[in-house]
Amino acid sequence: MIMDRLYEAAKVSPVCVGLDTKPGFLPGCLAAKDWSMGEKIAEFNRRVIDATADLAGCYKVQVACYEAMGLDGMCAYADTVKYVRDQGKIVIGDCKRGDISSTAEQYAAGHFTGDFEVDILTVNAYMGEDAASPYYPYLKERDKGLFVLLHTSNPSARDFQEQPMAGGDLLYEQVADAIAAWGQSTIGASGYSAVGAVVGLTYPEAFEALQERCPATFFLVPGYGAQGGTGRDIANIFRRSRCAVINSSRGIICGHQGKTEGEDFVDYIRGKTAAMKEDILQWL
Ligand SMILES: O=c1ccn([C@@H]2O[C@H](COP(=O)(O)O)[C@@H](O)[C@H]2O)c(=O)[nH]1
Repeated sequence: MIMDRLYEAAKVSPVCVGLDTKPGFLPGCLAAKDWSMGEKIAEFNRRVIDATADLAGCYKVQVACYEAMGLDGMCAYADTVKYVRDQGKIVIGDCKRGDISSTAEQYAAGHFTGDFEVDILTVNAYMGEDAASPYYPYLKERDKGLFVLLHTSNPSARDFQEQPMAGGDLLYEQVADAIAAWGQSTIGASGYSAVGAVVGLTYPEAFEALQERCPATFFLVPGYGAQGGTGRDIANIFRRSRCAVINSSRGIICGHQGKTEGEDFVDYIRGKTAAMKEDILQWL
């Protein structure tokens, strides 16, 4: 089961390297190539993956960065997610798709089969369960997983997600209970279900409470590094259970900026990945 694999990978390294690769992040040695921008970005990503595979628990690829470049960018996205899987590593497609079920069926087919196939997809289910249920058949039939948006890392997360509901719970707490219920029939040997949740490291108290409330939910946790999250913020949580992978994108893949434009750019990116792993594990 995919969350069992991710749990085992995360015990070795909870670091999720975020491949939010934008043209401005390329070092001079790649930017100068006589290739399309998508080809340069795909090559950057392959080199980052090669340089970090032994330090990373998984990779997350942010589709927006590739969609913004049109067809060339989506070729780079397809190349990148395939390359991660070919290395035997787990890839999360960060697409945050959510729509009525007939449309969500198409998103599910588009991201769990074919050119853009990933292992786990981020999904926005604030429309309700029928925005998530079209993905369910793939969880068992193709060993796929979901990370459903729960308490996001952005400052405005409180605007709606923390609204009180009748009965006293906040909205995201009710969503947490729903996510736990949706995953109930897919709990694997690790004790975690194939339906995970996204919780920002920028709200560590909410995360601690959610860990207790949803013991069978595995978490994707953005917000480390560029958004201010640190290893210390995850320490209490990881002392209780290794229930998450922690994503950093700009904090890792921009590691070479201001240091080098040369082929050694990957050394800086590897260094950032190693430092993040150490920063998280030092508290355990
Ligand atoms: O609540 C959320 C959900 C997703 N993200 C995504 O994670 C990365 C964070 O990038 P950094 O450069 O490490 O800040 C990015 O792809 C976001 O879209 C999130 O930040 N918060």
